Amino acid sequence: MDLAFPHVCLWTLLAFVLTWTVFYVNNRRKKVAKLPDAATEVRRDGDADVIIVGAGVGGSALAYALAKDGRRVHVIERDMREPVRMMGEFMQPGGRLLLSKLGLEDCLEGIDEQIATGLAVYKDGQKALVSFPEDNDFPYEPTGRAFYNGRFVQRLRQKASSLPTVQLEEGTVKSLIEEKGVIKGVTYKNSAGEETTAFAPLTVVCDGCYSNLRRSVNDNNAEVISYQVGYVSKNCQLEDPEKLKLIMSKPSFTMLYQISSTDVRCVMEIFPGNIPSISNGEMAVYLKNTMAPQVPPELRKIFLKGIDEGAQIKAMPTKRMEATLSEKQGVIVLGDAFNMRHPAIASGMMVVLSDILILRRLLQPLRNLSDANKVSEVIKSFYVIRKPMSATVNTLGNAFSQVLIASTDEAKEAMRQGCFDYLSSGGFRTSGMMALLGGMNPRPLSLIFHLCGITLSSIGQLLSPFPSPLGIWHSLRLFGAEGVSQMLSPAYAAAYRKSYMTATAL
Ligand SMILES: Cc1cc2nc3c(=O)[nH]c(=O)nc-3n(C[C@H](O)[C@H](O)[C@H](O)COP(=O)(O)OP(=O)(O)OC[C@H]3O[C@@H](n4cnc5c(N)ncnc54)[C@H](O)[C@@H]3O)c2cc1C
Repeated sequence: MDLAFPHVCLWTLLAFVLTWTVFYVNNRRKKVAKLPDAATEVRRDGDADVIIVGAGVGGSALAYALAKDGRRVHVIERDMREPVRMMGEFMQPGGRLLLSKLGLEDCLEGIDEQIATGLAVYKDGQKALVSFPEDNDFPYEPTGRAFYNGRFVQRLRQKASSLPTVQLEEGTVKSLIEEKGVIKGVTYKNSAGEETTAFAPLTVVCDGCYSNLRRSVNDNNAEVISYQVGYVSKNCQLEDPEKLKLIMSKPSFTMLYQISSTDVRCVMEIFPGNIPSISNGEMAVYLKNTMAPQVPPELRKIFLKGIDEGAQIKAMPTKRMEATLSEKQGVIVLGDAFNMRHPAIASGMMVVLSDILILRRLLQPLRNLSDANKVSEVIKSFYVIRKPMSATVNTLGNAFSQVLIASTDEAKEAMRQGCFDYLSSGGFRTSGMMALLGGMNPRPLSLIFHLCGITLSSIGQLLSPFPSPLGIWHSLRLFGAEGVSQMLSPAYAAAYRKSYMTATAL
């Protein structure tokens, strides 16, 4: 009797363990058997895993990254010819690091790209040379590259289409195909002019700053802030070509930089309502009579060369648009179609590359993309993780462009001078600001620190050589609506998340 009870217990326990083990092993077998089925189900029908609309900077880089992870990617681009445009001509050091993380650094080679080590900043006869800092925390060469955007885009397209799982097709996407809130694919006109369709579990809209498609996914609106007016002066070389020339002119900034060994881009900001006509020649007259005298004498000859030789003058709208998350499933919007900031800090390409890196990492654990709920979870995480980097860059773009605008207001003008003094003061101020501008340290806290530093430097301006009542009043304004709080508006400064570093780690 005494021995019977432990025996019963022991046998019951053994029976339980045996039953559970058989059940568990059986279940696992079923699951393992199911996985390849699900994977082959997506691949059987010949559809791609991802459709990408637009093979610009973002679309091509994303196609390469996803195909490297074994996805089948169908890219539809409306014009396969080399783009001729006045945007995306400078890659910050931070952007070069991201390109290398994506395995695309060679796309910036062999295109007559120009090395840029920093800026030459000019204001009212003063000049400061500032460089991207050597920084142990930045694991890449601290230099940028200037180039013809079209050459870079063609290299990205070639690199993406060199992978066997990328189908790069010429065609214009007309609309997204939607069923019960889920995007299933696109309708497009192919190169033969036929209306056709393509289907995939995930569609990425990457059709640039003039995007038509984003409106069917997001309800955010782009705001035109100003226009960038520019042209190329051919067959000339700037003095000290490794420094981009930033002139604090009126009404806003002017830039000159070497975009090939023989060509110099001249570009300046002009505001709506004050734009001379390009077609009737008023613009050329304005550039010669109003802008050229503000260009330092050592750069003026090159500035005038393009105008005198009849270079094509172009005007591009400068847009700002906040990123918003779509309610729809099976789709994600990226690049300029998703988020835009002022191009004064030349960082749009860096932001889209950072977004691609994050998205790719988050998608990697998903064996296939047909589970719309799982993909939606990834997109939500992507939206959160990208914030620190994008918010820092967007806010910096907003702040820097505000500071560069000339004004008759004493407080605003002090801010402009304060920015010049801060940038040119040397030491941690210069290196900190240049690390921010170069995308080498895209941290919100660092941004706030340096914006406060610029404000204090501006207040120093207003209160010297001795504090006057007007100077004190303007100083108080710099702490309020005119100064750091305005520069930080819209208030993005999200707490810096470790997850960003994890997502973009090598
Ligand atoms: C004036 C200006 C200067 C700038 N300078 C810089 C700079 O120096 N450095 C920097 O980093 N950023 C700069 N930017 C920002 C940068 O150019 C963009 O952030 C970047 O090009 C965005 O890449 P994207 O892939 O979203 O768009 P894009 O590179 O514009 O690509 C969009 C692609 O989609 C295609 N497309 C459009 N509609 C369709 C359709 N319906 N069907 C199929 N294909 C379609 C287009 O043909 C194009 O190839 C600048 C922006 C402006 C406005």
